[in-house]
Amino acid sequence: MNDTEMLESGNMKIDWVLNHMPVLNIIREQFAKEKPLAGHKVAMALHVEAKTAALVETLAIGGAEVAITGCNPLSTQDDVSMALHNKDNIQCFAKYDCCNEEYYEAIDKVLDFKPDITIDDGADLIFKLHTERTDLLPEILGGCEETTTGIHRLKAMERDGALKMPVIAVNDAMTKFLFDNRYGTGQSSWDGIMRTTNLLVAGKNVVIGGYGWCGKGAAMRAKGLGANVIVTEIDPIRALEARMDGNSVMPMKEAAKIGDIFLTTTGNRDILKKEDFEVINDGAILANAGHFNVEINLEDLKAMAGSVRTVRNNIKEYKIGEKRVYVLADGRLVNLAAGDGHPAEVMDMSFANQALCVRYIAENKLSDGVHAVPHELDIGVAEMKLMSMGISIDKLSDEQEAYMAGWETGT
Ligand SMILES: NC(=O)c1ccc[n+]([C@@H]2O[C@H](COP(=O)([O-])OP(=O)(O)OC[C@H]3O[C@@H](n4cnc5c(N)ncnc54)[C@H](O)[C@@H]3O)[C@@H](O)[C@H]2O)c1
Ligand SMILES: N[C@@H](CCSC[C@H]1O[C@@H](n2cnc3c(=O)[nH]cnc32)[C@H](O)[C@@H]1O)C(=O)O
Repeated sequence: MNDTEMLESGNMKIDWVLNHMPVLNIIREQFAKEKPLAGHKVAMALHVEAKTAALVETLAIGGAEVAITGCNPLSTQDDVSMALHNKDNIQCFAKYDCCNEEYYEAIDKVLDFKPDITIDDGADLIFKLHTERTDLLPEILGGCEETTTGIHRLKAMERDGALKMPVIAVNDAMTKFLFDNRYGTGQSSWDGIMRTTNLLVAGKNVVIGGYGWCGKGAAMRAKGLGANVIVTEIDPIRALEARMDGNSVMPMKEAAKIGDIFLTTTGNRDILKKEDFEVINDGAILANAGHFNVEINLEDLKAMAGSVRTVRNNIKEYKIGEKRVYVLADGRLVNLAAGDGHPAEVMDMSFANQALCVRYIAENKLSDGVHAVPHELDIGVAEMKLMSMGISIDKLSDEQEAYMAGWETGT
């Protein structure tokens, strides 16, 4: 595509998702009227695709200047990146399939614009601010973190006294993780796997590593596709939950012997490693929907493989003897590197939280450390979502309020 076609394609994708993000549209109208972000500069590292573009536009409509880059070398959609870069008060430095050096150069460019608010997905911006760019910290009012592992890392920084700015844990909003991590990943990871492989899921042994919110969603949707689902875990409670939800549960070294499709969703590393590859079946498909490309140990796989070759877009074949093992999207997030990410209706709530938390940071002085999303903001997102779906619910009567608050009434 030439530049004109790229611009057109990017803007078409943004228009499409905006038609399916009613809560963000309500916020856009509020932001257009009130301009709550006037005078603020927001630096972002998120997956640059259409739903993220809708969030970026919302912040700019609110009066902010915005600079954005990607948060994963393989999740940027270049047409959307170009469309964003051509909008007023927005700069976009994201590029698909960028090398590590280009990735971190773009992070630096976003920080060169001297932000006072940041939005991260995996905390790459915040880590750079606390390592090579500490000179920028005095101007920072606060930041937002989109995902579970990003928050784990920020809480570790806070524990070690290393976090020198306020950060709002957007992932931990109920209207984020209960829907994005569970239903979003549940649908988008299988979207990525199916469009990449064009293979059947029904009747296959699907092994899900991790039964957290992402794993629950991925297992639920695998079952819906007719798979026989096996879960691996390290947490006895989550393992019990997986079993009671009707899944088989076993250690990975057992599951590796029977799995056809493997999907890791842990945020940890080495979920699939050498001893698993030794017993894995010929033709096994490996994909990751957790975090960085360390959940599948590609170093082990490369060391064991006699040959590695691309056999289809986003599919690499590792040949171990006569056995072929297929890795999707180089072990990066399969729903974003080999798909379009979560459905728009789900990112509507995640990014409504982001936009409202950026406003909250602009309007409130927060102490350094990790902060929860204000409860009333979280509930407000849920109420707007229900309204947009034409769903109304009951309210407690005075008597019920009193009963729930009291202790005197016995059996
Ligand atoms: N692909 C996406 O779009 C997407 C969306 C949301 C979150 N995430 C990422 O996915 C990861 C999981 O997110 P979550 O919200 O489900 O987190 P979570 O903490 O709810 O779940 C993670 C689960 O993995 C389990 N686990 C950890 N190490 C394990 C191991 N070695 N073997 C088996 N299980 C193990 C934990 O016990 C836990 O139950 C995080 O890295 C998060 O950032 C990805
Ligand atoms: N940057 C890291 C961590 C990303 S975790 C995945 C996060 O991406 C978010 N996400 C999932 N789908 C989309 C999407 O379509 N657009 C933007 N973000 C998304 C989701 O909220 C989740 O918390 C990495 O790439 O490995």
